[in-house]
Amino acid sequence: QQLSTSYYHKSCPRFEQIMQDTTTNKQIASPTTAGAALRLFFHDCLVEGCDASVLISSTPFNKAERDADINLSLPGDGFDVVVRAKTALELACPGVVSCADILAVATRNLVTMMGGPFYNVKLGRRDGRVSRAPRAQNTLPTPTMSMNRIIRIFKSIGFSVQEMVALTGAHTIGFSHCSQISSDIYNYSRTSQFDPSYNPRYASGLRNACADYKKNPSLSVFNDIMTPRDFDNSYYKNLPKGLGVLRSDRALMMDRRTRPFVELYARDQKAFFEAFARAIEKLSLNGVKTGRNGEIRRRCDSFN
Ligand code: HEM
Ligand SMILES: [Ca+2]
Ligand SMILES: [Ca+2]
Repeated sequence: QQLSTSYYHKSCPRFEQIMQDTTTNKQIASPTTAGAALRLFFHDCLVEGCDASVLISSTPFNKAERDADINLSLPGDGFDVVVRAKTALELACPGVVSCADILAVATRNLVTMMGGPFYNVKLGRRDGRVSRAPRAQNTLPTPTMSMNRIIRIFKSIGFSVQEMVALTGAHTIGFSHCSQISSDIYNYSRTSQFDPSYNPRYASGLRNACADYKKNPSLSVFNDIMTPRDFDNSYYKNLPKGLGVLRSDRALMMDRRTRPFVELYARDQKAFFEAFARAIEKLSLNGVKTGRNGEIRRRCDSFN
């Protein structure tokens, strides 16, 4: 069985419409949904493939991916938009649409809604039957990893350096928690309060914004200080100015393997959109399960 864009045409003719309505309504009610869903999708596809393994809740017998430390910051809005779509789809066509397809299409709709490129999402993914916290913890990239390690993670699922740089343009929207950058902005070294790869004024702005983060762990800052809600190429324009929020963002500008692509996407938004669309379309096919390798979950947060 192969994936196709018309997979639900007969079995669930209202699929596209229900997805469009659900994502639009959710994004209008909660504007942080787009970033939340996009990161959730990335974290799903990197671990066990795009199979909704990240949506599973833990049980007394299994600590699931979503309870891995690295996933605790995934905002509820990303999960919620999937649950809403699943509820509507189960009424319209019970037992037909997978949670993995719902997350893939919700992400695409939201990227497009924020002004990003449209791309095709092939359908027919089945939901996975494995979700283990240690696998998420050991697989996903973190901002303090060396560029070598980050490149290796993407290479292991078939992505080039250029594709990795394009995908990370996702940081043109959304937030990072202060805890992700505290070691870069407070008491960075004996000689510098903050990481010198920051623009100094930006660093002091971040220090102010995060001042209370120990008492208030939910404090966050924009990933793209210039256009935090628009899916555009301003993320790449920020990097040469020292306006990258995460250490891994600023590292894209420091490393000679990644810098040329940062510069390309900074000057050419069309090139970024084309590369992002191709890369996320490819990501959306990573490790997909078909036939008896998966199931159509009744609820997205538990195995059948
Ligand atoms: C290159 C390696 C990457 C690293 C080290 C990384 C790390 C992070 C971290 C630490 C955050 C902040 C999370 C928080 O504090 O809540 C974040 C946010 C985000 N990441 Fe990445 N990321 C990477 C690549 C990607 C890719 C490839 C995508 C999607 C295609 C992506 C999508 C996002 C989005 C949308 C947010 C904002 C989430 C929100 O607003 O809730 N990231 N990333
Ligand atoms: Ca997965
Ligand atoms: Ca932006």
